[in-house]
Amino acid sequence: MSTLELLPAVDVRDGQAVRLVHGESGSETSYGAPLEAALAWQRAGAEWLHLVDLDAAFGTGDNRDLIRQVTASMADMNLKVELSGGIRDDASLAAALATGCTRVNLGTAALETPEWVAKVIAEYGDKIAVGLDVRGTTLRGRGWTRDGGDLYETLARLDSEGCSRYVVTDIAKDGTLQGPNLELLKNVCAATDKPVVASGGVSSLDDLRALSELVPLGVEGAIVGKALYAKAFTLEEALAAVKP
Ligand SMILES: O=C(O)c1ccccc1N[C@@H]1O[C@H](COP(=O)(O)O)[C@@H](O)[C@H]1O
Repeated sequence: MSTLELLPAVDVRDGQAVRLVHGESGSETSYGAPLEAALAWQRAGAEWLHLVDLDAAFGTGDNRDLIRQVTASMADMNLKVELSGGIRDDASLAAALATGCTRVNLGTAALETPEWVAKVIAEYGDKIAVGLDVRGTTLRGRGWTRDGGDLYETLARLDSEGCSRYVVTDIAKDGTLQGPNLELLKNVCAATDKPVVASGGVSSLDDLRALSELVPLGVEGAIVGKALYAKAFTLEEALAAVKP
């Protein structure tokens, strides 16, 4: 069986690594310099980093220079970066890809500019993942503040356009340490043949073991945020827990 990939998260707001609760602006807990956080995950054995420019996602500015610096440092150490937040047009996509990230994760654009997303999927293939950020089965965009349509209709559309991968976040779970939404992940895996990266709610090594059991269904990886920052377990322990 394949090993569940683990993607420690570094979400950047106002120059700091932060964690939010339910993705709500203003709920930040700060964890210091993003580069230090990324280096800590790299030293602990991470192969991936999920790096988010939250200001760009919320439309409150951006952390582009810092994000570029973190991505370049990680790429130098052969650590793969999935880059998210505010990638919504040709210019922001070109800037994101130029950082040396392994792939980008599009959120709002998949809901608001589907023609552009179909075009870049066709052009860039598996450099593009789509983030399906949901409350129930309703997608949310613009910093998770606006409804953006039905999860399964959008998934079918993106599948038909050749989208290579989905990052599925249950907003109700994100930042809460309440455990991942395994039912949602199973339902999404049943609706697509493409790999799924799970996001939201991981709180324990048992949660990671439960996600590992979904690997045969199509769950390829899991983003881990709050649990690592809150020291519920170490990344070394997490990597050991998901080994088949
Ligand atoms: O990760 C978060 O906590 C988060 C909270 C609120 C909004 C977005 C968040 N993260 C990620 O941002 C991108 C979406 O950005 P955009 O809509 O493309 O600008 C997506 O990966 C979200 O999961």
